[in-house]
Amino acid sequence: MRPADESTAPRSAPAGAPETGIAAEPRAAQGGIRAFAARGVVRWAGGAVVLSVLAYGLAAGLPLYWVFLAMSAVISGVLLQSLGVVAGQAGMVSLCQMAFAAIGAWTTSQLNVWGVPGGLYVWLPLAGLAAVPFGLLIGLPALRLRGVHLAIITLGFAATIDIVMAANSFPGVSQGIVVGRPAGLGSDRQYFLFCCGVFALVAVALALVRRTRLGASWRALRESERATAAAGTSVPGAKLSAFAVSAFIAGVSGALLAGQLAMVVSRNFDPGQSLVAYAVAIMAGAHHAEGALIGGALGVVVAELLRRFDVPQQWANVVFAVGAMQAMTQGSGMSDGLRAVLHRRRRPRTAPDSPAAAPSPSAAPAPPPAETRAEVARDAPDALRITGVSVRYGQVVAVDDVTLTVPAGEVHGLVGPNGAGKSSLVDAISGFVPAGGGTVEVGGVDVSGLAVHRRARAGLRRTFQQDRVPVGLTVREYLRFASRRPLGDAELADGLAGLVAVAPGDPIAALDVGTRRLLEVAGTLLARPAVAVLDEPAAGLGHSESERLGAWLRQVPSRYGTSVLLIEHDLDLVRAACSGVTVLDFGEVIAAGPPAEVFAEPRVQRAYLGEEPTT
Ligand SMILES: Nc1ncnc2c1ncn2[C@@H]1O[C@H](COP(=O)(O)OP(=O)(O)OP(=O)(O)O)[C@@H](O)[C@H]1O
Repeated sequence: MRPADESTAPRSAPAGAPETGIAAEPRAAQGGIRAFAARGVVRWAGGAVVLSVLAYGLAAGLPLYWVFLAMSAVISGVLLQSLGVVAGQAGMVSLCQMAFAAIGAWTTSQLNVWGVPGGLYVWLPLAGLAAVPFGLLIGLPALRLRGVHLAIITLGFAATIDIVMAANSFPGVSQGIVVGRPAGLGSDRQYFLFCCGVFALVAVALALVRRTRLGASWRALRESERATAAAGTSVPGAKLSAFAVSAFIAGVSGALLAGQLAMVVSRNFDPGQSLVAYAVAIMAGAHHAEGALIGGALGVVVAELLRRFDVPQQWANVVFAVGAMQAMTQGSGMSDGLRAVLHRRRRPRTAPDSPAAAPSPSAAPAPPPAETRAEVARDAPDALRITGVSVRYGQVVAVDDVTLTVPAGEVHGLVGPNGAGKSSLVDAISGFVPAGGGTVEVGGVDVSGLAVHRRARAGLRRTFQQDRVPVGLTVREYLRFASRRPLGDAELADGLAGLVAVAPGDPIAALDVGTRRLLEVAGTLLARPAVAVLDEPAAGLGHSESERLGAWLRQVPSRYGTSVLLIEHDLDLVRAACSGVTVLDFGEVIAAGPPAEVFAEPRVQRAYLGEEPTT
């Protein structure tokens, strides 16, 4: 869940800051992060008390029939939380959650028949664990497949499990052995409270995971696999972990169902229900706990209403399908809408969480003296050395035997007309397209054979021309994710200062594209890589903002210890920021050296500027 201390309310740029978000003036940090965290704990505690009272009230006050229905809603809520992970957070299609639940229920029935001690308290986690290998199995095709192809695979798995379960009845069913509940959970009222406790436990665990790098990687995955890998995260690892966690939770929900019904049969886990659950999860926004609960409640209430009015139950599926389509069109489920409304009401018009500001001189890491930097640059191996790299797309030679060096401590420009091969070269060195020969060295270490995320971890980070910043994160979550380390408040503020005027609690979804691109630069540099390849960071900026960015980029090597390869069309920015520049044309290097000399070369003027030299 989104931490309660974070704002989701869009905020207009603060006075004095340009609209694109590049920070014009340093602003005093107000140190509101701790206060927000404290408020978050209070909200959590308050929410827990209110929900506990509500659950006890329902258990004590509702007629037994409604307690049974409420129990079904909560168990469905647990299942929907499993979908909230794999579909809601990680953005993958899974139409086999009921199959995972069936495996959990089957395991529970078997443990019951065997009389394994500990009862449901022990069987529940074991049921979840039993579903995990199947989750990983289904995660494997997800490494290559997406969208409709993944939907078919997961639905096929659900059908297979259904056939297997139907052919082999659940353990104990033929002998009439019912799943026993431990002492204290015998009545439905007690079992309802137990289900509420399990739901809450899952919700809290997921909320905690959400604050970790793993949780951020799921949400980054949803936005862009390329950007996730470029931030040093293993995409297969993120996908498999999402499926494994999701299968565990679904398995637990199956175990709860076995405890509720006492005897389960394959009909309880019909593959069609997986489809309905997916639609409900999307409609309700099951990536938030309250969304999962709303979805579970809706499933029960709609079915009950249809039953009372003698309407066929299938109409419920139509309602959920329409709701899911609506949520997909809007890009948000009911829980997102609810949260947006609550945050709008709670948040004062003048936000207390100030945009991250320039650090006070004492907070900023002091740049090393100029002489020391010069020595570092002389003695250290080159930050980036590209030797003889080529890229071909069929017959098209996009990059032809390019050799380029970014010395340590330098901001180096890479320019060239459209189609010159700049992006192809960046894709090749960062590992996104196979390089046809050549080597890429980072800080003297050959990274040519490494996967994208390993190159990133080895110190080669990049940004993208297209907006690929995950909109499901806040600024703070994103910067921590991108930097791959737990940033302190001061460092977080320092990373934003002078570059982008946003507050750590701002949701990225509320930022404009230009601001997101600068945020991506901030996140990349906060990782303090050996070299950062920045792909047109000034796109969309006005002239004065671009000038400020140039001055800011010039300080990057001393401030972060990071050298920069800057790909830009804005030659003024290149002149302002770079001490060296390489020009590409038709995939070949046609000039390299100090910007003033390179831009004066007739060949560059002809090729890049489309002009004949004037002298
Ligand atoms: N996936 C692809 N398949 C085939 N050809 C491609 C592909 N991607 C790029 N090209 C071609 O490779 C050449 C280099 O393209 P690239 O995008 O690397 O140039 P660029 O310098 O980055 O251009 P721009 O400044 O417009 O981004 C172009 O001729 C382009 O048409």
